[in-house]
Amino acid sequence: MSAKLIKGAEVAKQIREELAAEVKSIKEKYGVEPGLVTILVGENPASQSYVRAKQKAAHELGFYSVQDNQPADISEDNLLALIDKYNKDPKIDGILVQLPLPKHINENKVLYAIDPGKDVDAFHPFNVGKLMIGQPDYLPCTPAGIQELLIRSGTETSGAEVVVVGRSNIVGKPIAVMMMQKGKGANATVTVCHTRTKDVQFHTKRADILIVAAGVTEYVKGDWIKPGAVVIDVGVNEVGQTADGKRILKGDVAFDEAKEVASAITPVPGGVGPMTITMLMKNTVRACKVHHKIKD
Ligand SMILES: Nc1nc(=O)c2c([nH]1)NC[C@@H]1CN(c3ccc(C(=O)N[C@@H](CCC(=O)O)C(=O)O)cc3)C=[N+]21
Ligand SMILES: [Mg+2]
Repeated sequence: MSAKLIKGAEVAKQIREELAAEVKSIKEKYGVEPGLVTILVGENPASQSYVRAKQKAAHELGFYSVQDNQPADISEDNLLALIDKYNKDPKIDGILVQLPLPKHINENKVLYAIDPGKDVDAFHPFNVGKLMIGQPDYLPCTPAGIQELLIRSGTETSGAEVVVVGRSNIVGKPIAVMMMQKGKGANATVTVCHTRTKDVQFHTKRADILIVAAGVTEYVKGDWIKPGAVVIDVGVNEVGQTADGKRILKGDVAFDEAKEVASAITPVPGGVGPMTITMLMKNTVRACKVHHKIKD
């Protein structure tokens, strides 16, 4: 058996086409465009490459977009002042501060400083809290991308056993909350595994839907997966570079084994990653509509 590929890159392209049409019509009717600033501190090559991809997507959709690069030694106060500037800038609807930040900067302080209405990552405690009670204004991008892939691939989530491997604030915790809520692409029974889980395989083998955000290359093996399960691989591990300097990526799931057991699986690259960026664009369009009181 060989699993169906859930091609995030293709779904992402389709959603971006829908968004581009929406942006065009907002421009024509209201004379405004979604504005996104991505703030990058320092010169981490992986971060530079992600931010470049976000800027490219924003350009293609017709956004007003700003790339703000700051030196690695920027003071916390100056970074907070910069965020305040964008909080007050009426052309900016969404603010993204690329993580991780240098050690001398308190990440929480920075995330708390972003106006929750411009928090298109949905990392501010206000938005995290609203997600928890099932009243989100913005969904966090990677979990939103995962849920969209489950919906668009026709995966039944209602009553499904969902097992999440990983408990980060960016992926594991929010996707667990989203899958247990009432509503479309949700209503699941959720188990969360992490580094202290006694028997991870016991849990993964029970999963109808297995979501892996462990941060460990090829952590989940084929025989950890229930035959017919749907596997969502959130890992983006750089394992080397090609001769021309391109990153070689592997997921958190041993793909070649897993595809023989699962009924459907996301590839890495070309799975969850492109969806993450697309959901960021979707949140920014939504922010623009809220800021300009535009109804759907
Ligand atoms: N404030 C903030 N928000 C984020 O959303 C955020 C962040 N910080 N820091 C880092 C992580 C990571 N992340 C990814 C986005 C896209 C791909 C992606 O598009 N991956 C492509 C491959 C990209 C490549 O070739 O390098 C793929 O999987 O096909 C991956 C990872 C967003 N993050
Ligand atoms: Mg605007």
